[in-house]
Amino acid sequence: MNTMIIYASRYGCTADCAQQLKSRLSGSVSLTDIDRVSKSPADLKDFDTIILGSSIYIGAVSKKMKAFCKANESLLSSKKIGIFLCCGFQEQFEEYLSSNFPPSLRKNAVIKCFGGEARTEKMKAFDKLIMKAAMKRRGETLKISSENIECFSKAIQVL
Ligand SMILES: Cc1cc2nc3c(=O)[nH]c(=O)nc-3n(C[C@H](O)[C@H](O)[C@H](O)COP(=O)(O)O)c2cc1C
Repeated sequence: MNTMIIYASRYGCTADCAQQLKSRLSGSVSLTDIDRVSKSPADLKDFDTIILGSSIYIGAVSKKMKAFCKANESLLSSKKIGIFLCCGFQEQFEEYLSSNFPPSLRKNAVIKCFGGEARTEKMKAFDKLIMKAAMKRRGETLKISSENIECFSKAIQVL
């Protein structure tokens, strides 16, 4: 299996999940920040499996991730696809998926929510304010689900 994991992360939670996922996958696995991903779809041709991971901010994945999916939709649809999200409100996971990824990518993909983390010590003031208010309302801390990462890694390897 020749896999590329492309992730979008603001404060490092999704990046850490991508790293954890990489360590659970066999074969050759490349890990790329969406900010550094090649604009050329030619580079994607070398991979049989492509995994897209992003955190959610105000209901949306990173703009770059959305643009990347749009620009490469037909090529990506011809690959084995995995999609994972890091977010705080997992009950809205299905909604986040359908509003951020086209049906052609979701159709045969392995899809999971990996949970999330509130890394407030790293956040810009505005983000910290929103996060703290949301966490207060929610009344419980966010955490990454190693179980879901494990489950995803098994499913993607038999896709
Ligand atoms: C300003 C802000 C807005 C957020 N908006 C959402 C949201 O709409 N839905 C959600 O489920 N989580 C939301 N989150 C939680 C993040 O998705 C979560 O903390 C995630 O783990 C961040 O991952 P990252 O560090 O890789 O960016 C928000 C967090 C912040 C700070």
